[in-house]
Amino acid sequence: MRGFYIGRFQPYHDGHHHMVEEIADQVDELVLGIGSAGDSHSRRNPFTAGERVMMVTKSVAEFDIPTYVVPIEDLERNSVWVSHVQSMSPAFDVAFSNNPLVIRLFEEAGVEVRQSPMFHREVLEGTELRERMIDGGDWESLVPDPAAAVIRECGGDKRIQQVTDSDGATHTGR
Ligand SMILES: Nc1ncnc2c1ncn2[C@@H]1O[C@H](COP(=O)(O)OP(=O)(O)OP(=O)(O)O)[C@@H](O)[C@H]1O
Ligand SMILES: NC(=O)c1ccc[n+]([C@@H]2O[C@H](COP(=O)(O)O)[C@@H](O)[C@H]2O)c1
Repeated sequence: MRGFYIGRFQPYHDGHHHMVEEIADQVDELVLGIGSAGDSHSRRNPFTAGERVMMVTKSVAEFDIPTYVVPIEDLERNSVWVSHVQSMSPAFDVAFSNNPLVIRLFEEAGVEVRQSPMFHREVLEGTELRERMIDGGDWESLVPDPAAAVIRECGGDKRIQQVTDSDGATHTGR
């Protein structure tokens, strides 16, 4: 059985990693969708699809499961989004998500969806991590080591600080 799990992964953090670990127990192969693939260099979406591909690929290498990482751009039309995903991804039998819109769209398209409990959501949330990067706080302890290395390599914390200086007036950061 092949599973599919999509997120923006801005950045990929220990909550995502915990979810992947649980999914790996339920499927033989995994497709990880890099959502909003065209977005980068903003406060909400600082990292490029390629940077996120590296964060995810290097982090999941510790799990013993064949994994395909597929960037997927957003569409204007939610009603055809599942077809768009299916057109870009290896075929899958079950989707994993805790996002209500994603769950609804897959269920309407007849795809089985499995949810999992949120893992330490009080800190393991992309928004919280990005705020810590902007404020110079500790974000490194909340992401897998390989993801932290990718963020350091691309100067991610400096980038998000810099783009926040320029777009902070118009973006709330959520
Ligand atoms: N701590 C967590 N435990 C379990 N699942 C999580 C956790 N954080 C996010 N997820 C799930 O992972 C998927 C991808 O989430 P996403 O990339 O939007 O991360 P996020 O932490 O919610 O980020 P943001 O604050 O940027 O929206 C979603 O289904 C989301 O519900
Ligand atoms: N119409 C669309 O393009 C559409 C619909 C639902 C989800 N998505 C994407 O799927 C991803 C879902 O991941 P999150 O759970 O991280 O929000 C996001 O990148 C989101 O933009 C896109």
